[in-house]
Amino acid sequence: MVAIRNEIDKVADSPASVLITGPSGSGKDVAAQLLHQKSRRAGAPYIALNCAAVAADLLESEMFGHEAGAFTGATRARTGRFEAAHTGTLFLDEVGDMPLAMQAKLLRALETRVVERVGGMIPITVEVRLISATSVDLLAAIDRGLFRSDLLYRLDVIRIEMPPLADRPQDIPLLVEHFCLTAGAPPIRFEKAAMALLMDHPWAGNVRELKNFVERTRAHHPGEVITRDALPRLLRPTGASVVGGSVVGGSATRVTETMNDVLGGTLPPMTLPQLDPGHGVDLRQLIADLEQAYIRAALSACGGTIAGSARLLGLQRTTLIEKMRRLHITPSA
Ligand SMILES: Nc1ncnc2c1ncn2[C@@H]1O[C@H](COP(=O)(O)OP(=O)(O)OP(=O)(O)O)[C@@H](O)[C@H]1O
Repeated sequence: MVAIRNEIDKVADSPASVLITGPSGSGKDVAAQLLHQKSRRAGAPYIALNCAAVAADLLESEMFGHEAGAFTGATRARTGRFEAAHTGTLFLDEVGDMPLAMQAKLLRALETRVVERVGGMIPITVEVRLISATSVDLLAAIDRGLFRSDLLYRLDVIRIEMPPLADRPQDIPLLVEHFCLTAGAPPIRFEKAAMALLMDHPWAGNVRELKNFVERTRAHHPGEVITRDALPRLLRPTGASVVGGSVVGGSATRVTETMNDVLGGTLPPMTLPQLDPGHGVDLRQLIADLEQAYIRAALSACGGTIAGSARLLGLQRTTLIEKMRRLHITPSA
């Protein structure tokens, strides 16, 4: 993190676009905010937009705004994120999830520094510093025809790479100490041997998983010193993801056999963690993993066709496409 902070100090004031890469939970959002705070733009707006969280047909109006009556439901005119970020920083998270049509519009806006609201005729000049982030490999996305190479060159003028937490174990004690002391349940402390074990853990969900782990431990053991012996109960062997991993905890319930009976044996091994007072579950992650496993299985069972898979899953085609975009699933995968 020291190397990354130094890099951020060096480039904070440059007007050039920055692309932050790294796996989910590695701190891309944190790095983007730091870039803004350290820049001369710190007093100007910092506007963030998660491209994966907005439905494809609403993305244009989110980015560029719309005039009243531009489409059904647009009762009032609305400022887009580009305009809102004028003189400041616009952070586009999960930029790899942007549909191709929108990528063309973003490229034009970056080249001309002019935007037009949906349904509007008046060109609006904007001056923003663009930071984008991705957890997917954009070169691979270009190869698959899902991302424009000309846009990548525009976005990737300065690159900041956030390494997975497992590649920088020396950061773990500092992060743990930070999360032990921030607001919440009474602070805890990890004895030396326990910290050594934490430094060896794979942390598949990166800093986000470490933060959740410390918060969970504080909730269960407020004010205590955590020993190495207490960790196996608190740590999840496969990190944030249970799909494709092994059994979570000793008393997990196997569910994939039943799913495979239904879907013809296409699901990866998956288990449901046991819920007990000493061991919580990350419900949102669990549901996302389940959703992903079923979508992949349905696509595989239907030879990659969206319509067939949507039918099998009882979803609208557009809903399935939206979910696939959010979960980074391609039909061939
Ligand atoms: N260096 C750090 N110091 C303190 N907290 C951190 C640090 N890095 C990450 N975090 C915390 O970890 C969590 C995940 O970080 P962040 O949202 O920046 O990751 P991300 O790479 O943007 O994830 P995603 O790709 O899923 O959006 C956040 O709660 C953030 O506050």
